[in-house]
Formats: sequence, structure tokens, C-alpha cells
Amino acid sequence: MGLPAGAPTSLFFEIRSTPHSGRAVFAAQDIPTNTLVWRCEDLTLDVLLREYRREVCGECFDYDRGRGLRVRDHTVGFAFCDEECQKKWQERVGEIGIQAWTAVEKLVKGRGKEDMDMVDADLPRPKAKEIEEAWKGTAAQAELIRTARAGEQENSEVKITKQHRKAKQRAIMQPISPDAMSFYVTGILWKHHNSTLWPHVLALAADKTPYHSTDDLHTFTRTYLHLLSILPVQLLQDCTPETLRLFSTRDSHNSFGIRSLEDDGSEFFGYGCWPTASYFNHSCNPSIEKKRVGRVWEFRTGKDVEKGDELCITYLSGEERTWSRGKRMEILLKNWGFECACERCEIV
Ligand SMILES: C[S@@+](CC[C@H](N)C(=O)[O-])C[C@H]1O[C@@H](n2cnc3c(N)ncnc32)[C@H](O)[C@@H]1O
Repeated sequence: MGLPAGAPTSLFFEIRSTPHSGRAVFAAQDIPTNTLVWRCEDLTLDVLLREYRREVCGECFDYDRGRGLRVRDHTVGFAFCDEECQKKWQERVGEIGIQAWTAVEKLVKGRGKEDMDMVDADLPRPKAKEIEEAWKGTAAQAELIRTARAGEQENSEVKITKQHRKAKQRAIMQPISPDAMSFYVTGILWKHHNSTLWPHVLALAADKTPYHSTDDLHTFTRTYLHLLSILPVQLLQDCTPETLRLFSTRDSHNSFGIRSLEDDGSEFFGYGCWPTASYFNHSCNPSIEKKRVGRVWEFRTGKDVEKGDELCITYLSGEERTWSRGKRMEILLKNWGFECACERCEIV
């Protein structure tokens, strides 16, 4: 197998295909316990849930048991541990990013509380045809909004009419979802600043039906039209159904939760996708322990590993790890879409 774009490389392991669980990481040598085998800094898409924005640093995700952070930037809607984190964030997102987050914050603040964010209910997931139609349904309005945005630019020769302005206004008036907006904005900005690394995201395993429900799907299509109406025009070339749909198909089964570090991860702040971390399969008896240090994940052996062994992490939370095989299978299928083929589950 040729190595997928952006797959991790190390003397400790290699990436190979498996018969039942896609690509996986295998030890290329004997590795003693507690060895750091991988460190990944390649955060691409992430969501820091809006309800945690005052308590969790927008740069390093530091959290101090719910205490409000010292540095708050009301214009962009993020808080930081200190000026250094704020500066790092500003440098990373760039001037265009500051403009984008300012536009999002202005829209969200102007709307008061509209709790449109994702609900984890057991509803049927939209199938490919429904997804296709929902996105197709945005095309005519999107076209009008793009023209409206082009016409608004200084010295533009594009003629805009009432119809264009109305299409934009109608989009803005639709219910908003701040967390879906954040998800897309981090992805669009990441792609804008790292276009050569885009194949790394494309190479990830795709979930063709990533939306949790019909409402969830429509939240994302509405959010597309919101962003088309408010983002700086330089970002609109990456604000397309094609790109936004790819964010969801790649994020779905490849994201890690961003949780508090000190209390066994009981606070869930959001989630993010680190492509090089996405090659580790799950095992209910994992050999690798992962730990978040700021924006970085570290992967260490949790036991001695022999050359040729698969290096797996667990996708289960603390309590779930103690569940019976049947219950573990059920939750992995629901949240990750696979029937667990790990050695602990195979031996019944
Ligand atoms: C984060 S990706 C891991 C890398 C993936 N195997 C690949 O080829 O890119 C998660 C996906 O890998 C597969 N997978 C991971 N652990 C598995 C397991 N224990 N049994 C079966 N499939 C598994 C599932 O398809 C899951 O949705």
C-alpha cells in the first residue's frame, strides 16, 4: 500500500491495511512500555463549544474548573489564559481569521439565545439521496448571495438587484447554530492557510452519511448560507458545498473529544480532527494511551509491545471501557459506525 497523504511516519511503526478495520498502525520494532511513539500537532477542524468559550482557552484549551479566563476578546468571542495565548491565536488565524470570527460574533451576538445546537437523540441518519437533495436545495439562493457579495465590493462592476439583497437577508434571518458555524470557520481558515495540506484531510476514512438527523443536516446547509453572507469575500472560494461536505465526511469518524484534563475528562469542551492521529484503530484492550497536552496529542505505549503488534488506542470513555462486550459493540456502532473487530471482542 502506498502511504496515504499525511499519514504519520516513525521508526516505531508503519501503516498497513487490515482485512476488517481499514488502515492501521503496526509496531515496526519491540517497544517498551511508556515510550512516546507519536506526537501530533496537526489540528485542522475543531469546535470549542460556545458555552465553554469564557472558561476554555481558545488557543491551548486550558481550563481551570470553570473559572473565567483573564483575557477576553469580545470582538472575536474567544477567551485566553494570557496575552501570549491570545497572540498565538491571532498569528495562527491571521488578519483574515480575525475578520471572519468578528463577523460570526457579530451575527451570533445580535441574535440573543437560540439554542439550535446539536442534540444527541437517536433519530434516523439521513441517507446519501437526502443529503444530496438538501445541498442541491441551497444552490439557487447561494448563487444569488455570491452575486450580492461580489456586488458589494468596492469598485465592483457586478450589478446587484433587490433579489440578490433579499436572498442574503433571508439567509441571515434563518436560525443560527454557533457551533456548526465554528466548525466550518475553523475548517475554512485552516484550508485557507494550509492549502497544500488539504490532501491530508482528503486521505482520511470518509463517512458518507455524517449527519445525525435531518435537522442536523439542515443546520449545516443553513450554516453554509449564513457564512456565505457574512465571511470576508476572500474566504468564499473555500465556503462551497463541496468543501463543507468534505469537512463533515472526514471529521465524523476521525475526531477526538476535547475534554478537561484534571477530572478524568468529565467536561466535554468540543472536538477536533488531527489527521495524523486518525490512523490509530480502536481496541477494547489498547496498547497505546493518548494524552492531550494543549493543542497536541501524545501517544505512549501503555504496555510492552512486540514488533508486528497492532498499536491501538481506545475510542471509549472511562466508564464505557468497563462495559460488557455487547454494550461496547453497541456504542462503537452507534458513535463510530463499526463492528469492533479487536482481539478482546473476537474472543467470546
Ligand atoms: C479513526 S479511523 C482509524 C483508521 C482507519 N482504519 C482508516 O483506514 O483510516 C476509525 C475507523 O477505523 C475503523 N476501525 C477502527 N477500529 C476498529 C475496530 N476495532 N474494528 C473495526 N473497525 C475499526 C472503523 O471503520 C472506524 O470508523
